[in-house]
Amino acid sequence: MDAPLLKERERATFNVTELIHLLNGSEEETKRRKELESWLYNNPVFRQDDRYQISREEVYERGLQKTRELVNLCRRKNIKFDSLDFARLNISTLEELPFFLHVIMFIPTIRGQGTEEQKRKWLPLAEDLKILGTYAQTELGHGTFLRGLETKATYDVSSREFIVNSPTITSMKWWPGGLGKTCNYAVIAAQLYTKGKCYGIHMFIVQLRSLEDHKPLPGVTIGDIGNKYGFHTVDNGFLRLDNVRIPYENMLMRYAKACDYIPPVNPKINYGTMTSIRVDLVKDASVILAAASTIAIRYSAVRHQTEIRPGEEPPVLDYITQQFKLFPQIATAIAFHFAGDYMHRIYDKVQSEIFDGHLSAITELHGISAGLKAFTTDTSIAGVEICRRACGGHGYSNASGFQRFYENWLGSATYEGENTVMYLQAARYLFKCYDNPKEAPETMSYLRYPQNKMEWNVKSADDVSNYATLITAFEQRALSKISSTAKKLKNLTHYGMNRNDAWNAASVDILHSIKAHCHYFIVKNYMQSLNHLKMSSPLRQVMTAVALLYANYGIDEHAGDFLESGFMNGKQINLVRAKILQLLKEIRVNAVAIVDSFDFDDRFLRSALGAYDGNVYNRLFKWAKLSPLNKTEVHSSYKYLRRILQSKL
Ligand SMILES: CCCCCCCC(=O)SCCNC(=O)CCNC(=O)[C@H](O)C(C)(C)COP(=O)(O)OP(=O)(O)OC[C@H]1O[C@@H](n2cnc3c(N)ncnc32)[C@H](O)[C@@H]1OP(=O)(O)O
Ligand SMILES: Cc1cc2nc3c(=O)[nH]c(=O)nc-3n(C[C@H](O)[C@H](O)[C@H](O)COP(=O)(O)OP(=O)(O)OC[C@H]3O[C@@H](n4cnc5c(N)ncnc54)[C@H](O)[C@@H]3O)c2cc1C
Repeated sequence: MDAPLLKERERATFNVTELIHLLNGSEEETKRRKELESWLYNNPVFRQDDRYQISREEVYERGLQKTRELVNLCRRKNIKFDSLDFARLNISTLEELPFFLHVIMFIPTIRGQGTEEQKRKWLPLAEDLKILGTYAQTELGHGTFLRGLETKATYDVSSREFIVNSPTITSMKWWPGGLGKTCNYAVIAAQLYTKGKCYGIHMFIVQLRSLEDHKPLPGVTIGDIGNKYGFHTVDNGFLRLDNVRIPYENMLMRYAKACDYIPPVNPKINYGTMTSIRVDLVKDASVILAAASTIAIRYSAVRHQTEIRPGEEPPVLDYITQQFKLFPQIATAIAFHFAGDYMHRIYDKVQSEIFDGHLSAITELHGISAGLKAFTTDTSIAGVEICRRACGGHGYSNASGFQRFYENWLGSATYEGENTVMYLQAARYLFKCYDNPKEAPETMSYLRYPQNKMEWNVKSADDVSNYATLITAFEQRALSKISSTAKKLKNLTHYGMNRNDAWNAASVDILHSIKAHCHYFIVKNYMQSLNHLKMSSPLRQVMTAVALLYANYGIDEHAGDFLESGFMNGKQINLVRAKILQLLKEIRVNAVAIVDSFDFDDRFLRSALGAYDGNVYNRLFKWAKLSPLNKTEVHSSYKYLRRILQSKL
């Protein structure tokens, strides 16, 4: 163990194990998570750290090997794909494996949108991996605008079949995970045509490859879309269907019937699978940012550089600027942890209502999940980059472990709903509630009370240590944005602009409004969660400091909004800044212990900078020696070098 980390841990003022159990939910949850991880990490297939020295094909092949090991583990331990244990294993691999779409979207779509009969037929095949499916919705020409998708499923009454067809190049399915080489089935989103009329997007189960030899079936053109920023283990694919016929029974009909068309009570129920992933992404944002913070904080405690006082080379974590970069990332990771818990609670509640046939809450769930998915993924993507940059040159090395998180996580701003679009969808719901405050759900209850111009009664740095005054500050900031934008929308329509054009004209203000609302929700939920949790007073003191940092840092980051709202003045902003510096100092002594409480296994982090023992330099050197270029003292390409060296200029 590197001495500096040992000293850091000895100085901690709280019990790390207590925080580990609190973040896991309980001691039993911690034990179960660690047991699952041990099964995974004791398997050499999951321990490869030559990730960046092999080709894309080898990476994909490794992905299938990991899939095989994961599936065998689940079978041995009787872990079901829809279980919490599988979700834990999913997070612990932190690799997007080629079959993940089968588990997170193909099976849930059948479960959520299939009739009882269809579920009886397809779920056992899918859960036993007799078939492997993906979720093929996005097309070359459309990913966001689902009503614009071009794939057609035309009902042929005479044969009681659907003819599924990609009429144009832009209608080719493009991006679905596992589509290129892995899956032999897909749920296909297609426009349903019956008796010459189009009834919009419905889901159809289509076989793509033979179950005997995995060859594409007649009428199916399929393949991998090529290299991407990340997701290298996943064969995101393309698919063109040339009038492929499927049985009538292959349209998922829990909510709609094709023959003599019966529409779903709410057509957006077909979008339900996407909502479930958006809900998961909020907690994933917390995990990714917590992992990146762990690497950056441990490294910053070990890395000594330059001098504060002559003759003393301190750990870079002693620089206030380093604390100002990193401690808010820890706070954000914990804030998103509680937001993720909230999202799962709401989601489970709405799912049980849906299964009882009540669909009314799906609009609210969409409004909240779309906003938080965008807010937490945007913020955590930026946060990972702040952590990476805070590690200097070694942060730029693949040995740091950052790239593995970053390259996949970058996609979260786009997949499952491009973030701007998701913000605007959430805003649509927010402004509807603003116009009809009585219908506003609990998360928007502050819209029910007209904005009364309040003055923030904050006179000293201590006053910005009060949860209630901080929550009010974020509430007033959001209200100020929302009400001024609502006024703008009203004026635009008053002077003759139609609602859609007015919405587009005001969309930048609308974006600011929904972001302010999300920020308010995160702060409020964070503080209320801490108030409801039992913990020792030493731990509460630490958690309070971190929560206060999250809120005060947010005010400082968006000071203009708080001033513009008229709720705060310049002097109070300076009090907030003084509070931040005080909190950085208070948190410094526990920084390493707090990230230890995220409890990441070294084999998860795969980081020479963030390993628990802090033995950075030996790990970096050991990793560098793995480089293929170092297989020989003189590289075979020396023949070119020799010519360069001998050539006359
Ligand atoms: C770990 C992860 C690995 C990576 C996996 C990645 C997998 C994928 O990316 S799968 C593909 C994801 N694709 C998307 O998310 C597509 C995003 N686009 C959409 O969802 C839709 O086109 C959307 C919502 C933007 C617009 O839908 P559209 O049908 O045009 O609706 P629109 O006309 O705007 O009306 C919106 C209404 O529908 C409602 N609505 C929209 N979506 C939903 C939903 N999911 N649930 C409930 N209601 C919804 C809105 O609340 C609104 O209701 P109201 O009319 O009462 O205000
Ligand atoms: C890693 C990865 C995995 C994926 N996996 C799958 C999968 O398994 N299955 C699947 O079906 N799809 C998948 N996708 C596709 C993904 O869901 C789409 O890329 C996503 O929905 C965005 O749609 P788009 O690509 O058409 O972007 P576009 O919507 O074309 O976005 C382009 C720009 O236009 C802007 N824009 C678009 N509409 C509006 C609007 N109404 N208002 C304001 N601005 C707008 C956007 O903000 C963005 O800046 C995956 C994508 C990635 C990156």
